[in-house]
Amino acid sequence: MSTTSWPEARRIASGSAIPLPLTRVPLAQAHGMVLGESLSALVDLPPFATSAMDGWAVAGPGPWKITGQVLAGQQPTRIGDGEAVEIATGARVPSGAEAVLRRERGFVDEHDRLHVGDGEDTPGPAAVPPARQRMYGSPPGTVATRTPRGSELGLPIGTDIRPQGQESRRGETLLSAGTRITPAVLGLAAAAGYDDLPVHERPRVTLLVIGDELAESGLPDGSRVRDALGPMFTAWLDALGVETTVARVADDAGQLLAAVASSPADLVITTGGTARGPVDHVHGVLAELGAGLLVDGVAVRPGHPMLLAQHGGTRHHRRFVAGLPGNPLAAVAGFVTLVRPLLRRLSGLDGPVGALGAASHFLPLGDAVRTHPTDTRLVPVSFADACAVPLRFTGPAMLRGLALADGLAVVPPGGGVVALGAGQRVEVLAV
Ligand SMILES: Nc1nc2c(c(=O)[nH]1)N[C@H]1C(S)=C(S)[C@@H](COP(=O)(O)OP(=O)(O)OC[C@H]3O[C@@H](n4cnc5c(N)ncnc54)[C@H](O)[C@@H]3O)O[C@H]1N2
Ligand code: MOO
Repeated sequence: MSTTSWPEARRIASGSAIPLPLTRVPLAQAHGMVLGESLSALVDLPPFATSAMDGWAVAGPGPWKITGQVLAGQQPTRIGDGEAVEIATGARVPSGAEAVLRRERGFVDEHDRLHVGDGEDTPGPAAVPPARQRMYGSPPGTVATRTPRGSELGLPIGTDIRPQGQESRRGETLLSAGTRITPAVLGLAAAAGYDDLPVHERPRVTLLVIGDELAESGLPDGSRVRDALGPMFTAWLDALGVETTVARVADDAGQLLAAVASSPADLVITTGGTARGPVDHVHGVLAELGAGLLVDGVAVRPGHPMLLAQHGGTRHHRRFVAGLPGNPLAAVAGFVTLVRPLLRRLSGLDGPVGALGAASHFLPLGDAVRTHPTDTRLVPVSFADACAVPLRFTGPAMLRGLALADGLAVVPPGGGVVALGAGQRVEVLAV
């Protein structure tokens, strides 16, 4: 199989996956998953008119007689013209009330009567600045500009009341299918009345870290190096909302074969062993499993030995193996090129095609970058002054530059051109 261009490899990874089936999970388990159906409000938001401020709910023109108190969570009773109740932020506004006078804009006289003002200066009509009246908008169907009646000195109707349905009407679509469930989405879903959510199943990944030379803890010694990829990809996969199992595998074909064959995961990721060295077993094991190679080598630097294969599974539930090269930055190149686009599609994310891997930015380069004649380069960059500035320490075996990076700049093959100049716009992949 011949080497695949980098853009094509990214497309193949995304295009080969089918979104996982739908299920329902409680809110507490949904973080990082992806909505399988659009989310509509189960109630009006807010579900009833609430006070936006601590103060008094008032009816009719003032001064007002204070008849009681309503706190958040309580059911108020109706008030009539000339009456007021003390009210807390978020409490249900009693029927009959037309506005809320916030505490700092009113005072109660010695006869328990409520007035606009601070009790010292004569209050003016500017007590409620007109700008406030426009801040929240009105719910559909209400008349925003009734003649102000609820005032003794300019307290317009609706002041500091959050009308029922101001944010959303019941049944209104809040979020579309394919949206990632962030903490904010969980909060909105709870506010809108949900206990569980329709989601795509969470992709399951087995991460197989291959290499006899790898130590899991302690200082690297004369012949062993620390496993950098296990900790890095475990965290990264977690951030992608994936359920990950990690296993260490020796440079042994039998062990690798058993580990891949026994994995129940949607995607097995291997690190190392992709080249043609004496103990590089990934290709041999995939051949023995009868796996179909979708990508076998990509025209990208670093990371060109990366591969993607399909094995087992069914027509509706495909299973994949992504082989990432052992050199750490090359493994990251494989992750952003093959693994992330594949997982996004499996998860049910409905991103634009330009964001196959994750949200990408397009930025001008802050400095010239050398091109490769035939291969795409992925270059760690930091963002400064709205430019992507290439970093140092970005050899295939290094992570020092990447650890400072805001993204990976995609530098297309140069052909006859040896460098991309400062100011040229490039795609930058999130890292
Ligand atoms: N004759 C050739 N040799 C190599 C070629 C080539 O085209 N011809 N390609 C080179 C490139 S490019 C890469 S990348 C590597 C890919 O090698 P493998 O995927 O087989 O990886 P290993 O040989 O197992 O390891 C390479 C390197 O990476 C270190 N490594 C591996 N796993 C980890 C880990 N979890 N944490 C930290 N470091 C890791 C490993 O110790 C090696 O130093 O092949 C080149 N060779
Ligand atoms: O994939 Mo290798 O050098 O390109 O690290």
